[in-house]
Amino acid sequence: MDLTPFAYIIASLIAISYLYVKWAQSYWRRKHIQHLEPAFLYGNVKRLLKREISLGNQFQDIYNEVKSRGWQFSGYYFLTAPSLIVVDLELIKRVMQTDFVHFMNHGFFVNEEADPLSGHLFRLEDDKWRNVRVKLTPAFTSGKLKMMFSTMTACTEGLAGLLKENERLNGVVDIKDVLSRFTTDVIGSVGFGIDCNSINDPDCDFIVYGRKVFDSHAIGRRIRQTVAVLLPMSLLKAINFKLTDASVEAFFLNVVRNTMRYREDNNINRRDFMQLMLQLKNRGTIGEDDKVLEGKDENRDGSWLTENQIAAQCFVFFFAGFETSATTMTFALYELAVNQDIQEKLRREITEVLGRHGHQITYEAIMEMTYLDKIVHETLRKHPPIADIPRICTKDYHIPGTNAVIKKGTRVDIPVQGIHRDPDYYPDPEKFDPERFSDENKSKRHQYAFLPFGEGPRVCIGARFALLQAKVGLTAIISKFRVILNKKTQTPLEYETQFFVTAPKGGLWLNVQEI
Ligand code: HEM
Repeated sequence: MDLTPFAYIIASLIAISYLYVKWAQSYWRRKHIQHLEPAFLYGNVKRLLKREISLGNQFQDIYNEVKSRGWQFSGYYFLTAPSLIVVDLELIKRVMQTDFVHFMNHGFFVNEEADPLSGHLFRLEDDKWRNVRVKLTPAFTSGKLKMMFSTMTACTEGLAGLLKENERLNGVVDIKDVLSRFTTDVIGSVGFGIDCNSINDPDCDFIVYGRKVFDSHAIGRRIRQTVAVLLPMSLLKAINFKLTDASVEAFFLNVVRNTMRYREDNNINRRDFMQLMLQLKNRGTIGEDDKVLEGKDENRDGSWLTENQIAAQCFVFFFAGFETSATTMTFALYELAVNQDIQEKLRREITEVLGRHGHQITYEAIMEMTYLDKIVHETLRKHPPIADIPRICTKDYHIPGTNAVIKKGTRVDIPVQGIHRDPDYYPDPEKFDPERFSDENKSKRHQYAFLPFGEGPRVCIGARFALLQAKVGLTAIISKFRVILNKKTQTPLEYETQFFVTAPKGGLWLNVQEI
């Protein structure tokens, strides 16, 4: 058989692909915009794509490179996609706050019809996002958090019980695993009104489906995610593409529908998120703090959220909340284990404050713990769970003071970890020093030098909830246990290379001793 025609076709395809990549990766040069030279095909994220370093470390490297050239921003390539990284804090402020209308969206796949759980706040865009954001914001006031506080603290009993049992058995614990179960219980009870009991049952449904959402090893999930990144949104919509795993979708839709139905049929009112979501479904608006248990119809703007839309919001509270918060507490305990003096100082504060509050973890007691507050903030500085925040340029943008115009559709990155580890803002950045967050030191820094929750209209809606949850969990542990680093923990600490949320490589192993 003569193979020559096939050889020609294959050689032509290779040549066309090569030329396409070269052409795509010359975008910034053609636009005369400063940029980093890309590696063929991989662009500037080769080590990330080859899974050699974490997302945060990859963008920290790019940040350092751009800053060392004295640039405020730079073009770079994510594979062949021209993207922009911003390093100047004033320009970051413009992107996130002042000129937000040009950078409103996160740029992730969303298709409410074909994939109902994708229609949540983090993925929604433009007016749809604005409408849902306005409706959900009242669910996160400090009054509402206070209302849910006792449900949250109830979950610490299981946490302390598990650590006690663990000490009796061998004293070594993978703290990330334990804390993921704790945050699952919190979000299960506060969000869905369901007692997951994952602290005692690590194979409960919420843990199983929670793992599925984050499992970066699952081949199906990896293929779906790659397709969602590579294909244009219009094409994905045309083919009714679904990002969410079918079993995850069925589980969350059923949990939300059944819980709502049960509460409505039995006239049950509880002080939790689900109650607020029911108000959105039935009244189109969330009541004032003192009226959350009322069910009367008082639609203000003529729009209600559907059951599917509510399920999607419950889903994002679950997956945006449980991993990021567990990670924060995990890294805080790591730092406390390697800095025993800081741990002792914190324990003294907790003992003293709880002593004034009848030895109960109350909302007011947590608010009085100023050293704990500094520790949580310093943890979020050194180990930001979301190490890079992506935004999409939604309207052509002329960068002030330059000739550069950023075209609609361009990905724009805010390199949070790079900023948080920049010695210009945080001298000796590897050092864990809670005093960086004293009022005096905070006032000396640019507001945008600390971005664990993002900023501006799209700032993390659950930030207050997350801080409260982390403080409650740490108080419950440090008041009763001393934590010491176990030799099973890989040191120096490295980050997992496969996760979107920053996580310690190989787990974080601690010896936990009851005091
Ligand atoms: C330490 C824990 C957490 C961290 C570090 C974190 C971080 C972030 C970041 C960086 C963003 C993007 C902000 C931006 O684009 O400017 C975000 C958005 C979001 N977070 Fe969090 N988050 C945490 C906990 C939570 C919790 C507990 C919830 C829910 C109960 C939550 C729900 C959300 C939602 C719904 C969004 C999308 C907001 C929007 O697009 O309007 N997060 N979060």
